[in-house]
Amino acid sequence: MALLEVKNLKKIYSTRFGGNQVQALSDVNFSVERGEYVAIMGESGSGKTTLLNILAALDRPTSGEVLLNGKSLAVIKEANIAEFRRANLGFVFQDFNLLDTFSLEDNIFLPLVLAKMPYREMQERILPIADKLEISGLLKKYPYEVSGGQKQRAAVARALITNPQLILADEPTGALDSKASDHLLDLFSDINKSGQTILMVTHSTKAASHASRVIFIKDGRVFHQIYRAGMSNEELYEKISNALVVIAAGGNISE
Ligand SMILES: Nc1ncnc2c1ncn2[C@@H]1O[C@H](COP(=O)(O)OP(=O)(O)OP(=O)(O)O)[C@@H](O)[C@H]1O
Repeated sequence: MALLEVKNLKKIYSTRFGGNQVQALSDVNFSVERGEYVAIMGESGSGKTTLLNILAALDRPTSGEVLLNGKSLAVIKEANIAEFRRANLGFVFQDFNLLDTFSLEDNIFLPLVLAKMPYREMQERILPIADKLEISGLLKKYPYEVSGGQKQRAAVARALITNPQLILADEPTGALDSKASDHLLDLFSDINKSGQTILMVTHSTKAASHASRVIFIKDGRVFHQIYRAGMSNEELYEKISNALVVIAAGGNISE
């Protein structure tokens, strides 16, 4: 069974008084196996954020369903959704979403505090993660005292500390300079190699070239997919660039 199954997903936004309707997702189908690293690409307005919000159980589809480990998100009661998210998903956002008045350590502990984990266990969990993400010496600092790259690595630590089934990343390198982006992408690759499943929405060809599969969304549908299949990052980069040119020109891609 795939870790994530997205079936016939459709999302129509309607204005409050039933005026204009926008069909953001028309019929999206794909699945993600455990251990995969999937990048989702698409032009502005193609439905990526809508899709991510539905996968994160932040929004509900108009029709179709999302299954995580075979369990439909639709059956989760509203009152249990925050707990479901905390127990199963890790989030990494473009703008880090760290709390300014909390140290990096307290930011990273936050999901565990909400899950009422004993302090000693939280301490045991943070050590190897902070070490891997090279922020061990920064844990007592506040977000305003560290760089963007360090903030994002703290955000990744916060996502990993709950041992999530799936990491959902929304343009994680969008606010980073190229050196910090490269560092973060290398870390994502390492984390994925150690077994973590990652689904990342990105505009960046460089970021997507680190994934094991790239899914292209166009007009609310899966338009094309590229599997790494042994390609180097450079070869995958080239293939993604070519696909983006064809998609922007409105053409079809045939293998
Ligand atoms: N809350 C909303 N109400 C009405 N229409 C919406 C809403 N959110 C998104 N849309 C519309 O749905 C379509 C898909 O938007 P979405 O934000 O998912 O695209 P995107 O691929 O994430 O774009 P970007 O790359 O610019 O973030 C767009 O036409 C957008 O205008």
